[in-house]
Amino acid sequence: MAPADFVVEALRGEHLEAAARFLGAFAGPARWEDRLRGVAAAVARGEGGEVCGVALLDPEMGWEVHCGIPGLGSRLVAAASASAAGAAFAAASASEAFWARGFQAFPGLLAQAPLIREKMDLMMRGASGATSDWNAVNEGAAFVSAVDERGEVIPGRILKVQAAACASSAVLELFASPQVVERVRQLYEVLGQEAPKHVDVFGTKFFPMWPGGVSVHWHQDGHFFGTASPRIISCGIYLEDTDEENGCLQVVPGSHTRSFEHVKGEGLHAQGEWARPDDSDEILDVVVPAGSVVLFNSRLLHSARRNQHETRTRYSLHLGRFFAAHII
Ligand SMILES: O=C(O)CCC(=O)C(=O)O
Ligand SMILES: [Fe+2]
Repeated sequence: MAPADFVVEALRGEHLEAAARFLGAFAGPARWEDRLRGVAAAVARGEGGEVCGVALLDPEMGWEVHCGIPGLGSRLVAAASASAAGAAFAAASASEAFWARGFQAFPGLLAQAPLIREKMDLMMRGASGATSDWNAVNEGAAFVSAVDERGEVIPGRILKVQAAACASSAVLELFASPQVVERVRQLYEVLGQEAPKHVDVFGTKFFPMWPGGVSVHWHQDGHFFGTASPRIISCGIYLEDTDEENGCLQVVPGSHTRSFEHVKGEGLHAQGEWARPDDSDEILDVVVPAGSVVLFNSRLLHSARRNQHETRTRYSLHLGRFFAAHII
């Protein structure tokens, strides 16, 4: 059968379940169940109406095309992406999912991550001293010392750089890059309010997370920002591949609708105040490749695993908050 014999059509939300059933034959149904809300899709049917190919654009995962017929894959991709309804559906439903579950990962969004990682090394080499004040603010960048299990300062070991944008211009450039800002704008837009021309950024941090090191324990960023606003977006940029071994981010989906008590930490987390998920809470590892951006509601309960790897680091940058001033 020549490719011309196939009918390619963009799919709307109500047809996605059928697409998922079809995909189940290729990729396993479980994988698709929780991804359906955010996808734009196109399907190809043969003369008898049978499905012979599917292309899905998942805003979080990128494209997935299943089609064994030469030439049809690109037609499927074109149909899904050209469909204004499909594209808008994908963007809007991903944004809705963000406000419902409290976070969204954009894997590998920033190709410049390796270069920024080098710049962070330069920044660390330029450090003129470290402070043990975990909250150091208002004096430009502050290099904060890491502590050991007894809560004592480890000489020469940096836990984090506060106000990292003051130590390296690369930091703000990255947070203000069109790829990041556009996604933040989309998230605000779906709330039904006019999105501002720009979003404001506040507070920047860098964590080198050396082998054996930590960054943060369980918390809601709002606790440290001194606000309970449910509309502030926090941002993490992972400059290296992150996984369970080298200290990936962990989140409790949906927890941004709840309040958690924060109490003074102990041991490796002696500095700062931290919370605890409930025993019944689902804890999700956010495993992402280098250059990934994770946007999350500043009320979402999150943490980072300890870096258990013997040699790998886990460099990451964090933005205290994005906020669209007139909708807060
Ligand atoms: O290190 C991480 O992955 C998370 C950092 C964080 O939550 C923060 O800086 O507030
Ligand atoms: Fe945080």
